[in-house]
Amino acid sequence: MLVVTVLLLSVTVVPDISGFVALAADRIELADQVAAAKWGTGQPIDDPPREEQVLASVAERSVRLGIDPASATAVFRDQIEASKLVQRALFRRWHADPGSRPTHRPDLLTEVRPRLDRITEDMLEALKAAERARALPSCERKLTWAAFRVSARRDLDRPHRAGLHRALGSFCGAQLVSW
Ligand SMILES: C=C(O[C@@H]1C=C(C(=O)O)C=C[C@H]1O)C(=O)O
Repeated sequence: MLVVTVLLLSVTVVPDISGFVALAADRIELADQVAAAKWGTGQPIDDPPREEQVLASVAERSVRLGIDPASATAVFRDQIEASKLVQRALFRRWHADPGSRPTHRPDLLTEVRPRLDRITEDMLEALKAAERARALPSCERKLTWAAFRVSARRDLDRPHRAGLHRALGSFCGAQLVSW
């Protein structure tokens, strides 16, 4: 019975929603590299000018893609807050446990942010593909299930699950049920 239920739920996950969730998880996992790039440099986790740049580019690309810029901007504000949530959690962990600190410092400007920018482009395409699914009453249920599946498949730990949860907050235009 459980197997049948799981199979039925899997086929009802709209690929557009799970595609977006997978990209949100990629962005959440990339927060580790962002944090490693900043750790020990004195560079703060919050970078408001960069955030404005990301959001301005999202608004501009949304118009070109024909999706609502206000809604896309809200979704990306979530991505930014989620990334900072994970970075702060990692900094706390690294302060408390020196053995867990990163051994390599990637370059934020030339390595990490270009990867974030590529994910942003893919996420906007995924948002466009998910436009109809986002407006349906089933959106939250499917989103919750997709998030649960990607968290399990990637074995995300608590801070990353919390980050993913934060990242999906306004995807359906309503509060996401906790999982
Ligand atoms: C990811 C970064 O950290 C924060 C989060 C940002 C984001 O998610 O796009 C942008 C700027 C920072 O406030 C970064 O500095 O690039």
